[in-house]
Amino acid sequence: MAVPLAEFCRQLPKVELHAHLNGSISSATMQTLLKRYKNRLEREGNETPQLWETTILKGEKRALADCFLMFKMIHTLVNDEESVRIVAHEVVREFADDGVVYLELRSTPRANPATGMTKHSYVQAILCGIDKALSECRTTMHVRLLLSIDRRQSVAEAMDTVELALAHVEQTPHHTRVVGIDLSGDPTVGDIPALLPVLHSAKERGLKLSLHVSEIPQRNEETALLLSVCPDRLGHGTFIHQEAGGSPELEERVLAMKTPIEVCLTSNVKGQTVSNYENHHLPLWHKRGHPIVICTDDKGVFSTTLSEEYAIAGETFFLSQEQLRQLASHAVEHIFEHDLKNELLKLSDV
Ligand SMILES: CNc1ncnc2c1ncn2[C@@H]1O[C@H](COP(=O)(O)O)[C@@H](O)[C@H]1O
Ligand SMILES: [Zn+2]
Repeated sequence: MAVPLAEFCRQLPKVELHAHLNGSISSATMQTLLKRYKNRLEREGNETPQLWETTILKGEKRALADCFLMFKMIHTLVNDEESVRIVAHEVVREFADDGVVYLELRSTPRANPATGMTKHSYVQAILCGIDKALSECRTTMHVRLLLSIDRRQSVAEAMDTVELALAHVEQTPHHTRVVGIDLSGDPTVGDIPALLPVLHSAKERGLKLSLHVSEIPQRNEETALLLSVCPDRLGHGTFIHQEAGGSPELEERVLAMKTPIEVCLTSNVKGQTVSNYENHHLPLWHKRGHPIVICTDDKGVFSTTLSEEYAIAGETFFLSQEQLRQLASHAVEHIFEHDLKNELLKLSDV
């Protein structure tokens, strides 16, 4: 007898390639942080966030702009090394529990002079949380990290992030966890032409690039500029395909480049850039044989799991369990840690 879809998706060995650390905090961890930091937040004159201010519950939606207010709120709570460590530990543990065998987390290095946290110690705290989670993990799991550039940052800040990533690679040449750079943040702001040289430089110096593109409509020109950097993967790409409001030129260019698209179904529906699951751009690309990778984006903010995202894709687009298994297996081709591909392909072939 066939295994029920939800259970099949949970058991499937999965690869998660698009997960923002502070967007991935579960309600349970959020409760822990709220309890732990309530006193400190009040002392610092910050209001204590309520759970509903950091999570969009099942069945609810918000405007994309509201999601960015939620991140701001979450950042007031995760603002010292200890909280960063807790969050990284819990997030990795939860992905492992969900059957994720390879996880690429991404996060924007943040300093907070009030707590003594520097961008460097922020990254170290993440790495420490990851190590702790992996040492407790009962199954084999691999975790890598991308450092995120927020679109609203200056060229100097963005360059600092690239240097931070490269310094890490230099210090740990044989077991580096930092493998690339992500460009993310509120898609309505930021000076992309100014940031292009920074992205070029990251790529030239050996870092992989995943760039959020066309998350909102009418960004064709900006997306064309970002494609000129030859990114290794694209985040969302919601409005690239001509049938989704992009343009034939852009669509053909992405198809020709074969750049994988990280698709985040629930994120797009809850953030209301896509009206419902049925209207999502996933099948437009899938049908043309273009590589897509199912991801969560922010499993905490959007109350989802990677298994649920696979199940939603299966139900919405009538994909068989075999097709879902193939999607999970093909995702391995697009990980940024080349040396693990064979090992992971064996896992997903069972
Ligand atoms: C919903 N769609 C999205 N579009 C663009 N950027 C997003 C995002 N979701 C998350 N982020 C980016 O990730 C940060 C939170 O994690 P970290 O503090 O970096 O770990 C947000 O502040 C934003 O810059
Ligand atoms: Zn994202």
